[in-house]
Amino acid sequence: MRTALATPVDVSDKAAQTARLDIIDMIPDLQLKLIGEQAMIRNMTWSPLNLVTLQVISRCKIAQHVPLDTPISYTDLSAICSVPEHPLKRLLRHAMTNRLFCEPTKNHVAHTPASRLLAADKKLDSWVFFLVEYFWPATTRAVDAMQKWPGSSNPTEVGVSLIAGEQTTWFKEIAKADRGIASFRDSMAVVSEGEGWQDLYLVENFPWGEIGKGVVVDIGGASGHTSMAIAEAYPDLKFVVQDLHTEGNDVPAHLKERITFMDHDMLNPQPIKDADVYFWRAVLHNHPDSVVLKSFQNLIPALKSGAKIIIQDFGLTAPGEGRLADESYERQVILLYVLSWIFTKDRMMDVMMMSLMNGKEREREEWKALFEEADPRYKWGGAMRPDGSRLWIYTVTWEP
Ligand SMILES: C[S@@+](CC[C@H](N)C(=O)[O-])C[C@H]1O[C@@H](n2cnc3c(N)ncnc32)[C@H](O)[C@@H]1O
Repeated sequence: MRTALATPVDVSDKAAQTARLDIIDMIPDLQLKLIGEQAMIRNMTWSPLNLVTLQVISRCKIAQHVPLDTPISYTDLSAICSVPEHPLKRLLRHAMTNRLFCEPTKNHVAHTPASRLLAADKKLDSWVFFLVEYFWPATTRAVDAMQKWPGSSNPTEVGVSLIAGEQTTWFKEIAKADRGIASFRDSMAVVSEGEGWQDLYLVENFPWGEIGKGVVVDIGGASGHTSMAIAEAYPDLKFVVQDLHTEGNDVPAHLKERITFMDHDMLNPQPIKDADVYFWRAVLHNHPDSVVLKSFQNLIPALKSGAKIIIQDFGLTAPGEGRLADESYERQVILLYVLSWIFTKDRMMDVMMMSLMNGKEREREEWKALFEEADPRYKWGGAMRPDGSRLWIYTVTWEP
């Protein structure tokens, strides 16, 4: 078994990749079979303890303080990280059960590949920071918020506001984070580097070449990584990357002429008129229907006939339609972690969106219905999910 695990899987081999995904899908069933229902539920309730250890590792920069190639004693590490030795030892020994750090000789800590990644990858470090310091506390108040504001789709009626003690939004709170908005952008980039999220799915699955010398507007584009990927492949296109806060963004020198940034709230009218394409990538699932509708309507005065609107986002897998592992991933991003883990996995994203901002993952038909409701001149062009992609690509044409 360990030999098999040590053998890399060639993900370009379709049969090997299918087998890999099927095994991932079956692991929860295997676990359940071996430990039983009661232990499975207890394990779920203990899962926040993983975040306790990740939080101390993140906050005290423990991964960065363990030397990359040699072990360090708990005594020395305690002095460098300012964590008392005894709790440090207990916390790290728990982290080791998750394969973060190891103890090659008694009372000495060394890196594993996973902890070394935390030390070396600044973006992953930012991701862990936002998840343990902002996301996790907000989710602990998510059900309280649902009970206080039943059925709300107001982005301020969420656990984030209960924690802040005032009506606020997730995006306002993270903009104030002590590591700054650039760090949030870094953490978002980690998602885009993840399996099934890569920019290439959008680069390769829209006829960008047919636009010629056109303009593309990337709404909620964060660091602009998607525009940069398309720009590399299509040298005739120019891009405007819009987001709530774009200060501090940078692009490689050879793309500077073609990619510009602009602060823009999509709840205001779109200032870039007559672009060829406007796209939202993994933005609208953060928002309730009322905000999505307003964003579609705010685009209309800027649209020229034939303009394309692209949404790259989830399309919820119906229960039983696909692998439970994929569905679980989508569904966790709304609210009921526990049930979502049991029944589904697309559902992860759905629960996350619900918890943080009353956003939601949508079924394919719901995206179409939102365009129809926004304005009948939006003509639905269909939905496709590239092989291997977690996100669907929805295309609409403006036909006044
Ligand atoms: C999940 S991130 C996705 C970022 C990027 N498109 C990507 O694929 O990595 C959502 C982005 O939407 C931005 N955003 C949220 N509300 C917005 C609004 N009202 N107007 C413009 N951008 C917004 C956020 O600041 C954030 O950068």
